[in-house]
Amino acid sequence: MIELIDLTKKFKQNFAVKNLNMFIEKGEIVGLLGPNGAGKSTAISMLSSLVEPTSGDVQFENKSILKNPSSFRKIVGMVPQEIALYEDLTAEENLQFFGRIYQLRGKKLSKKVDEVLEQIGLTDRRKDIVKKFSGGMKRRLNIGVAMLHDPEMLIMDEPTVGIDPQSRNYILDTVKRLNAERQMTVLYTSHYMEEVEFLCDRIYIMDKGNLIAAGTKEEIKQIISSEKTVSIKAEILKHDFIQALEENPLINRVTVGEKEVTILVPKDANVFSEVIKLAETNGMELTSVDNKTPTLEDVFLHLTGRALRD
Ligand SMILES: Nc1ncnc2c1ncn2[C@@H]1O[C@H](COP(=O)(O)OP(=O)(O)OP(=O)(O)O)[C@@H](O)[C@H]1O
Repeated sequence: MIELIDLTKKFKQNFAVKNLNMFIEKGEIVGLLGPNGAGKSTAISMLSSLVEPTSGDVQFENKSILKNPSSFRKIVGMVPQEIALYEDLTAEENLQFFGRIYQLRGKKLSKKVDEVLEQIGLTDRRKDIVKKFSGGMKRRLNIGVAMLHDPEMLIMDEPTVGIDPQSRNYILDTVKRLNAERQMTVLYTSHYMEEVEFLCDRIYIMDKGNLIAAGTKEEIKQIISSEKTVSIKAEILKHDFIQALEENPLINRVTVGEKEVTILVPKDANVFSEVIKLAETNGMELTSVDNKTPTLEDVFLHLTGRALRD
């Protein structure tokens, strides 16, 4: 088991991470969710001994790894946010190059390269130079590099940022498959709550350096069990209608989208007739009014008053 104990990083006067406590059990997919600047990258950089903590500890099997990270490094594959590949080499050559850094040679190296190419779905593109790859293919190869030394655990720093939906799904499915077939432990950081919701057994939510929620999906959603989310849809949302919602004492929070307003209300409040009345008063035609199952986004909104992706 890996444990982060009161892990803290201060840059001058600012806490990038403050008293972070987390644990990751073998075989789990754990999500670290938070908006840009929450402290996710700093946290995982401390976990993988790339950044020295200001205070606190990281323990692997109950032993601190801060002073002697080598045993932990052997079992961990780090997938950085930035693509770290040689653009002028082919996919295969990149894997061969990084494999040699891990002391792989000869038949062992070519077998591993074949296996990794298969796992990331790039076997048929192995001879193509990386410069010609799409963003999603580069990200997949980046993941492949982290898997060359057969790690037991992958630490992935926002691995789907800026790629097409198809590649994104491929990466998510690959993570699920590695976990199911090889019991790979995964720490997955993201600011996309749908990804974390889809992938993870347990979730930690960070904001501004602080841990603001932790638990299973169900436990985290319990945080807002006293409230429910109602989605109101209309082709045209009138400003006066939104203002009336915001001023309504029954409604705790109003979030405005393009053709949808989401409101948080006490669980037992019956707001349907109220919403329809407000729409009529403001001359607005509604497409639908529905109760929604709360998402992690709703939890984040409830805890911070802000959307996860501003
Ligand atoms: N080397 C550094 N020097 C000074 N401040 C830093 C440094 N690295 C990070 N920070 C600050 O620490 C805070 C947390 O940054 P961090 O990159 O860990 O967040 P994040 O959640 O990973 O967000 P992102 O997705 O944007 O990388 C930010 O306010 C950032 O500006």
